[in-house]
Amino acid sequence: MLLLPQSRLFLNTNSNCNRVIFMGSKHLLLLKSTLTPVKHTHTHLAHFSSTSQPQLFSTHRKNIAFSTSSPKPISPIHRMTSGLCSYPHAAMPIPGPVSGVVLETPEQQVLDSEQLRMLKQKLEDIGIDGDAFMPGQYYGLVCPSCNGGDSEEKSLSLHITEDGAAAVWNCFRAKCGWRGTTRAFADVKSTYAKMNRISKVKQPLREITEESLELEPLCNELLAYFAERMISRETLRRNSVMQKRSGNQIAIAFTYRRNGELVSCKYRDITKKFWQEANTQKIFYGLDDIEGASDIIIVEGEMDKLAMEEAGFKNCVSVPDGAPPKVSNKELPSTEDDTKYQYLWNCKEYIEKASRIILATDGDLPGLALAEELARRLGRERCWRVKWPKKNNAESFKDANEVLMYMGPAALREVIENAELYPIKGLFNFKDYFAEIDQYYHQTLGYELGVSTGWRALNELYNVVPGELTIVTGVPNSGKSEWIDALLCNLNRSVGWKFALCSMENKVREHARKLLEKHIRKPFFDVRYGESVERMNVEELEQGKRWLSDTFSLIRCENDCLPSINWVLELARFAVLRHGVNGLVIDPYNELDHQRPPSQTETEYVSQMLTKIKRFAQHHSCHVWFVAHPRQLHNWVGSPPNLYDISGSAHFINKCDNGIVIHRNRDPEAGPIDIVQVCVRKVRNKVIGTIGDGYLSYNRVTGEYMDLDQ
Ligand SMILES: Nc1ncnc2c1ncn2[C@@H]1O[C@H](COP(=O)(O)OP(=O)(O)OP(=O)(O)O)[C@@H](O)[C@H]1O
Repeated sequence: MLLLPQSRLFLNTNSNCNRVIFMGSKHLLLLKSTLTPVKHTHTHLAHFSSTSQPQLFSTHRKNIAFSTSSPKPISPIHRMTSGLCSYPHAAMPIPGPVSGVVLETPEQQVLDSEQLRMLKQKLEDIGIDGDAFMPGQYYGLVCPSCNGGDSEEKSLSLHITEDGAAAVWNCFRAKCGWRGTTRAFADVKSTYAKMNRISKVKQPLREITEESLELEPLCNELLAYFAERMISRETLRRNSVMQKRSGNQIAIAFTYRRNGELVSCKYRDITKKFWQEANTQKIFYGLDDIEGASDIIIVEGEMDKLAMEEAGFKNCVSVPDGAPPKVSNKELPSTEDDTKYQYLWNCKEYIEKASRIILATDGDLPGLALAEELARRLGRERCWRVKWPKKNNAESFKDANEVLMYMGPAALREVIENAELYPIKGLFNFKDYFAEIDQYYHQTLGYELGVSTGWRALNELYNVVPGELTIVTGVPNSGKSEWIDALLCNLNRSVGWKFALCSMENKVREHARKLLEKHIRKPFFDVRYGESVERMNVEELEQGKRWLSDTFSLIRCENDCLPSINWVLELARFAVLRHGVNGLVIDPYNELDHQRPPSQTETEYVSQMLTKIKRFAQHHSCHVWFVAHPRQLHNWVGSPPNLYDISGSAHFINKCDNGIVIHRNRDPEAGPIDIVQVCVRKVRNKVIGTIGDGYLSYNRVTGEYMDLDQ
């Protein structure tokens, strides 16, 4: 809660008063006085001065508490020649704070005025223009749909509801009959769809001067009000901030100028109610200050513009209309239809040459929405955004004036100097990844250096990193599938990884046998290949089955059609989410469904498929082993094939992270036939290995692979 220095408080002396509104902070505060006994609950407004000085609030509001919902008699509409209101004098709406409506809380007060402002904006957007509209009133207006016919009669009857939240209108000209409703925070509904977005009926722009608007220099009370908000006399003078008197009320007058000429004027009373001179051009506040500037700052309110000046930034403008509630999800309208941001287009020549535009809008949701709407129109590439400093653990300061008031000009300068590039979807900086880079450096992500295969012979050559793609090839029967199975068993044993298996050549029971033999280290059957080694017993089988269930998910196409890569990856995604698998085996490539459009070559198809697999691997931090066969090798002499020999495309070697050829000697005369050559032919990530050959011995009985010296 913001508290003011005692010197700024002026309490109402009425002894019945138990609630006092303090003014001078950005928001009014409603406090309970402990000084007087509670007799009645009345709302009183404290004034800057109790002297005969002009007051910012009308004193005759004291102790008056009209209900905003009390029914009012509907007076007949009288036609008038000059303005919007066509009421008998007694029923005329009373503008501003003397309307007889006492708001119960400052929050409600701000909410209601915002609601009415939104409602007026809605009406203005469909051509019903009236800054003076007040809740609970009826108006007779020229209909923007039919223009009142030849006689331009005021045929449109408009009613603003008592709470100021909705408007209803009806054109009584039979030829038109336009009627509709709108709420402050909902869409317009009317009989003519086109009228929901009718462009504002163009009124000629007024020429205004300080004299014609009866503007005056700021009084001492307002100077004190600004001083409290850290805005100096010099800044107020340079920005020609003035005041306007209406009866015994005074409003701040922010003068909008272009080349020094008064173009428009916006008023603000102390309750933060705003209104603007009708039929004047919408431009930025402080426009002349950004003429020729390459760096410009855009803020959300006049006070923030003045605050920026206190921090040393004159190259700043404020938007004239505040912020939208949210970012529009529609396409950008054409310049002419972009009514809410007309001020941008009216000031185009001032901003088009700026190379850096700092969007220092409020830190709340509407402020962020405004920044986004501005960035959409100005071009994100030249926009920057500010980060308002922390107020406490839970909140940040909201805008420039708050930072100036509570942290001072140096802090506000720092906010602007530390502005960041406005984010562009898909465009990043290394800075955005510093946290991840640090984790990588400190090895807290997990497996940064890869997981050992479990074979010392391969430690220097190939380690397994989550999120990578390893292509495994080799001539038929070389032991590719066996080696991968053995690797999975090792990884499960050392780091507990789980796997999804899409092994289309294996029957499930055969695959289970091979895995169990490696896991239990005993043959499944008591037959020839088991030699004299005892077969696994039933208990071992049961334990093995539990291990199989815990460790593997099976991806299998139940019908007789071939699975597509999309289908496999989708199921693998489920396995990641459901079972937390760390690896996926697709064995082999040629058992997938490779239908492709006639216009696509196999090379293009393979490239696209591998991209999908890599995306899956990276996105889910899942290692993928993909088995691919070499094309038919003519005049093969028994040496290991090349990765470029893989049938289909050179993309297999181009796109994979790791490429491995499994090879074994089948000629007893050429060497031992149980020795397996693991040819690491490609390693993209030098952290985890390098090109070279490792040799393992294959145990036919259990299907295990071992280091030669083991
Ligand atoms: N080094 C080896 N010595 C003897 N037999 C082996 C060796 N490696 C694998 N085998 C045997 O070869 C057979 C085929 O193994 P595996 O299925 O792993 O080969 P593959 O390369 O995947 O074959 P394919 O290309 O036909 O799918 C299995 O019976 C396996 O026991």
